[in-house]
Amino acid sequence: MTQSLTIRRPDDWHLHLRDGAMLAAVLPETARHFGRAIVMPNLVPPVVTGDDAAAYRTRIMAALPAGMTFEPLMTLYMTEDTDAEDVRRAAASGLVTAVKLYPAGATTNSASGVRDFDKVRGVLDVMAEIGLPLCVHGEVTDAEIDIFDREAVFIDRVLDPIRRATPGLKVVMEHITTAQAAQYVQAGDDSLAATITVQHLMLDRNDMLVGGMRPHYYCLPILKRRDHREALVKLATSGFSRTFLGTDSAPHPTHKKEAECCAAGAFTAPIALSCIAEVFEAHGALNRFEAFVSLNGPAFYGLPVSDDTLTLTKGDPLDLPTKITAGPDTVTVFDPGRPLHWSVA
Ligand SMILES: NC(=O)N[C@@H](CC(=O)O)C(=O)O
Ligand SMILES: [Zn+2]
Ligand SMILES: [Zn+2]
Repeated sequence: MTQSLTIRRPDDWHLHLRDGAMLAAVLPETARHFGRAIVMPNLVPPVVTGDDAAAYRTRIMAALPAGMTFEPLMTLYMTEDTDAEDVRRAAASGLVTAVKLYPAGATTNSASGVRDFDKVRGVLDVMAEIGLPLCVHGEVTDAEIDIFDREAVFIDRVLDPIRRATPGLKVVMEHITTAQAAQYVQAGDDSLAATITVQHLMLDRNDMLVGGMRPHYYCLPILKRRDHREALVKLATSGFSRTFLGTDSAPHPTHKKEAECCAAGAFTAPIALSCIAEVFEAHGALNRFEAFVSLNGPAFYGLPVSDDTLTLTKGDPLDLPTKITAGPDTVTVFDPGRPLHWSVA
């Protein structure tokens, strides 16, 4: 008997679409399944101003194949020079849904990010006033802090002080990877939420490092120990309402992943929902799958739930896509290393 699951159409609350030929290649992979996505602004150069976001939005809509529906939720990349009034205007017009904070140097294309958090005080105050969420890449960049500790240290040294200094500021802890982050979001009030990726729910650092290094599993924040993954799975499948799917699908050309210095990011968009359904089923939580992928995100962002539905069916192990073509390059699709049984009908 085929099992099937019909849910409201999901959204992706953390997505990299890039630009140009890469945008054209990866956008349909998301739009096929997801109704909306929070689109990350870490292009080169970054999407900093309202005008930048409007132009990027136009390029995204132009790249959307005819017959597909998709709504990009635009974000601004916060720099130390971000103009609070520009943010206010871009939010008031409905153009932007969030502002993204990258500590300078923390991840792919973050060189223009923030070094001195005092310099963005005024912008944070305006965001708290108008209810515009701050999406945070939560890792410190200090060379003396071990890469496996950077998220936990960020919560204590940066995130918690920012939240205390800016009451009411809505914050999304993006792509959380640790038990400390899971604990912190649960202890928070209604102004705090967290996204979780596919790879951090399915893999730990052993999957990346034992028996040889697997560059397609290298992303930031880096995969942690198994007990951290278990804490994330527990949080996601528990029905806790302030956590939701943000795939962080982050395409890089295959040659930049399979390289001496591998780029950070995993391209999960084509199989993200199959992966999440597998995780939820394994933990007896298929009845909470819809909340995680379709309901909790809109509730936090104050947006309507989708009117459309999507059906997944369970069957024999899927033939997984391996690569897609993007201009002169290929992008390698994330392989979770275990069979997947749920496919989007
Ligand atoms: N997650 C990643 O490893 N990479 C992302 C950036 C990010 O989300 O930190 C990218 O843009 O490639
Ligand atoms: Zn990030
Ligand atoms: Zn990301």
